[in-house]
Amino acid sequence: MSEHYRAKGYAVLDCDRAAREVAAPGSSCLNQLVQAFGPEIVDAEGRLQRRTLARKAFSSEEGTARLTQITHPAIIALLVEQAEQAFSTGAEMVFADGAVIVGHSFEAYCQRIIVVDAPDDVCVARIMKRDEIDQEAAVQRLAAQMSSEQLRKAADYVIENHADRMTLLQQADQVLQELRKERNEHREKSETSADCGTGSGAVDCSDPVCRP
Ligand SMILES: CC(C)(COP(=O)(O)OP(=O)(O)OC[C@H]1O[C@@H](n2cnc3c(N)ncnc32)[C@H](O)[C@@H]1O)[C@@H](O)C(=O)NCCC(=O)NCCS
Ligand SMILES: Nc1ncnc2c1ncn2[C@@H]1O[C@H](COP(=O)(O)OP(=O)(O)OP(=O)(O)O)[C@@H](O)[C@H]1O
Repeated sequence: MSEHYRAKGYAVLDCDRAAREVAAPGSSCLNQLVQAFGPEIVDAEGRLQRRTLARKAFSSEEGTARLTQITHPAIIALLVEQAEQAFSTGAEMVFADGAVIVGHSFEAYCQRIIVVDAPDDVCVARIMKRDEIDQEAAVQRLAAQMSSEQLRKAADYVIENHADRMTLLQQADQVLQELRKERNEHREKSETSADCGTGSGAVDCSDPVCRP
């Protein structure tokens, strides 16, 4: 879906990539991770060993919270910078693709949440194929994510991705159309209303499309 939006010319930020960038060798973020989780999370060249960190951080709630506390401020700063760059070069909307947004600080920066969902058995089969892992590992991976129910509660748009790619992309196009409609309606309203003089995310605007 991200690729589909990119191919249409939209800016789509990759949260996973941002997470990798902020934990580059020598970064302050990686230094803090080493302090919190130990020197074994980096190799001899100072590169993050993702699996080792995952094993340590995700083994307890405190560890997971510490991981988020260290990485998310830096990830958010980078994503905001990338979003500003996209807006300054004419983007009307900026998308961010990530698995850890709902329930975390970055959610407040998002004006709309799109959740792409599929039944657990379908997700497990796809994860097994994508990551070349067995069923048990795929089930575990899925269990580490926020539940479908919680995600759907937070969503402004839900895309049902149980079928083929064509069905997914048709729904993705439908959401784009609705977002554009919301955006245009907001722009028209902002031209006639004292509520929001900018139509571009003013903090005091009462319209949810401008939610800061
Ligand atoms: C710990 C890291 C290095 C493990 O990397 P690895 O490639 O092994 O796994 P991956 O990134 O695919 O994560 C696996 C699953 O763990 C869960 N997860 C990842 N980060 C977090 C987090 N901060 N809080 C809760 N769950 C998380 C997600 O459900 C994710 O799908 C990596 O997850 C990480 O840097 N996490 C912290 C930054 C973050 O929140 N990244 C997600 C941005 S979308
Ligand atoms: N409609 C579909 N038909 C067939 N395969 C699909 C469909 N949707 C997704 N997939 C496949 O399922 C796998 C998981 O999709 P993807 O990596 O986009 O999910 P994700 O939500 O970004 O994963 P994560 O939360 O782990 O980052 C990929 O291999 C993808 O190609």
